[in-house]
Amino acid sequence: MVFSTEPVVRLEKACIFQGITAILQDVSFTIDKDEFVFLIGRTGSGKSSLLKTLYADLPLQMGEGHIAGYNLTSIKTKEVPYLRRKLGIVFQDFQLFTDRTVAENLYFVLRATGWKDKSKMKSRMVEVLMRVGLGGSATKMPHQLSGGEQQRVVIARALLNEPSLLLADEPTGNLDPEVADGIFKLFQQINKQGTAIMMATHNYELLNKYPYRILKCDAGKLIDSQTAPSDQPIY
Ligand SMILES: Nc1ncnc2c1ncn2[C@@H]1O[C@H](COP(=O)(O)OP(=O)(O)OP(=O)(O)O)[C@@H](O)[C@H]1O
Repeated sequence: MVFSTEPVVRLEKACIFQGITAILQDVSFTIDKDEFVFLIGRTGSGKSSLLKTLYADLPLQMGEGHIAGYNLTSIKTKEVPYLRRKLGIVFQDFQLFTDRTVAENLYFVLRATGWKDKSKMKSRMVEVLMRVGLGGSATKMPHQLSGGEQQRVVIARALLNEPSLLLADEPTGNLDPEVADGIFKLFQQINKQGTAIMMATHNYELLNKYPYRILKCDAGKLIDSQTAPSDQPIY
């Protein structure tokens, strides 16, 4: 068997645009398959724009970008759903269907991503809920769950298709510190099981507590803690 050592993300001299406005310029970095990376920067500095470019919601107009085996400069619209299947995407606001049970929320994604076999769908649904610590919640409606539990369902949904990378935009932003810590530990556990994670956050406590690599959007550039001068703290 051949194991690929190709990074899961590789950007080279990329320019991140919102329309015709360049938000970040000359962005080059890679993320390896087992990495955990924080993405930081002031409000409006470009974190979400960078993440959107990675999941092909914004086009990559300049430079090179490869993610989970797809080339972001040449990806076709019809290929974007396939790219997104290889990425798990987790936002701050939970975006669950509020009128469907947890199980139905997960089945919806399974059906939309091509699953057909009902017994395989059921076991996958149970498996991801167990993984996020919500084995007993399949029949609950989202409003019967706490904020932290709803975020766990969103993470379970992101894991359905065994993504090689999880992109998370402020996933703990709306949660109490204790609940946020539990969610963060879940991300760590998922990372240890072999999924790369890129997490945008404003939570400096997390950065102090967990010394992962940091990418920082700053004045139109992306600074990498791995290559930044050690005498200049990144935050
Ligand atoms: N849909 C859009 N159309 C035009 N400009 C936008 C759009 N979304 C964001 N921008 C602009 O792009 C810049 C970067 O915004 P972005 O949302 O990427 O920042 P951010 O670092 O994620 O901020 P926050 O921490 O507040 O989420 C900002 O100047 C913003 O005004």
